[in-house]
Amino acid sequence: MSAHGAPKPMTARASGPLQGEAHVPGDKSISHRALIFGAMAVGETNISGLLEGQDVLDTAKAMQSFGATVENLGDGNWRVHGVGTGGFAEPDHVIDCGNSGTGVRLIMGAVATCPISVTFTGDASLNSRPMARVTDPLALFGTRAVGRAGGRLPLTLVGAQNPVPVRYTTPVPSAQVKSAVLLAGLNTPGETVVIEKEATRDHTERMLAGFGAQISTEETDEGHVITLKGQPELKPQTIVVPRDPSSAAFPVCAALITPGSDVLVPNIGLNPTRAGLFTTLKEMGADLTYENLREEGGEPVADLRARYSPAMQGIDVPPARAASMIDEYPVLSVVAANATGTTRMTGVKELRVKESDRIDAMARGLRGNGVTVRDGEDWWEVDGMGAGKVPGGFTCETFLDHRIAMSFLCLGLSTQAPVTVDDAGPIATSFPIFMDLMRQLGATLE
Ligand SMILES: O=C(O)C1=C[C@@H](OP(=O)(O)O)[C@@H](O)[C@H](O)C1
Ligand SMILES: C=C(OP(=O)(O)O)C(=O)O
Repeated sequence: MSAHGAPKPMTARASGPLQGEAHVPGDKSISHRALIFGAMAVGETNISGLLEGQDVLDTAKAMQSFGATVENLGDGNWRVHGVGTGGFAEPDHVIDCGNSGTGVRLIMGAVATCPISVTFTGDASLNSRPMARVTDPLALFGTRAVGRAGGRLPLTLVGAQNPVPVRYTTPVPSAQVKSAVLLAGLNTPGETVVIEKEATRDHTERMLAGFGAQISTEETDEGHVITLKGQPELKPQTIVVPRDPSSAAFPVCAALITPGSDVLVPNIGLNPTRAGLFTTLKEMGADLTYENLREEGGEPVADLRARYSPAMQGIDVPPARAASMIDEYPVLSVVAANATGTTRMTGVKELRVKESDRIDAMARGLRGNGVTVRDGEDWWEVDGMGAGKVPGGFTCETFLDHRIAMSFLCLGLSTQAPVTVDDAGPIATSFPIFMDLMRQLGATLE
């Protein structure tokens, strides 16, 4: 079933070259944070370029349920009137975070040290994802959680009345876990410390500093040590959300595998904690350039130019790069199928607990379309068939996962026979204009 009504099958077939500019929407990670931190500040935060995908809309609705005022001013401009750290009111209904792991995990952190009880749920995908990775560290603050077996949603959190600060080493590389602990630390006296062995996306740290929190990151023998001083008064901000590199990945990769293509994807944030895919594609020999490289709001930004690249080579993607491209492995595997030689991806166990088991979902669909894929618990490899040589002709299951749906629709633009996905509905969670944008570039999606 689609997250939003009946399943919407969709077919991609080989089309002419992709050409023109692809203006992708705002960054999903930053959009969630802008709404949540805005709700935790005292006063009015203005946001432009907000991603209006379902995941983010569900977070906006949740913030209203806790007493913040959230207004859609049109054209991606939003205003949030926050209630202050610890000022969340107890909602009289269940908080439904839809398909969004980021939404539910960050919001759990934000309410964990408020003296309220909140019940969370989501769709079938979200309700099957692990939540103990968040509720375990929240328990150290004094928060209680009762969920289904394995800590699954639906789950009720009882916020800590007298939270105590926490020092926590994350057992998995996860910005959602790190952020949940930091948000719980905001309403806790004293210093909360999160240690991560591998750096994950640092939007929470950057944005909390912007809101006036005292937060610092040190590199030590233990790893990245992030220290947050509790109980700041967060000051409302004006936030310009950069465009999402994880969405840019789709028109970029589609252009690399579609004959004759030349696509410009303007204004993409290249924060090093997010840009691993583009490094990987360049190592494979992709004709991908950064034009007009500049700094905006303290972050590197560039216009990405991707041209058809028929001579890409498979590579070993280093495990240390995994966190910086974790959401991009599905579409990388599509490029890998069109390269020569094998692409090996290791250290990627986290892919098994996303909206779907992404290794399994991609392996099934790629195999169905004639590609050889081998996989194990935390690795997979794809044997490239060379540019335009993938047979295609298969209907891929998308398992309520937007990135699986978009990846297979990109694959179908260069296969010998069309590729169908059983449900394109979930694409609306992160990239609601995907179909229109790809068609404007010249893609045949029907
Ligand atoms: O913090 C975030 O905004 C996100 C973190 C990542 O998840 P994990 O923290 O589970 O790795 C990523 O997959 C997700 O799309 C967004
Ligand atoms: C993993 C993703 O999102 P989330 O964890 O927020 O559901 C994603 O967008 O690829």
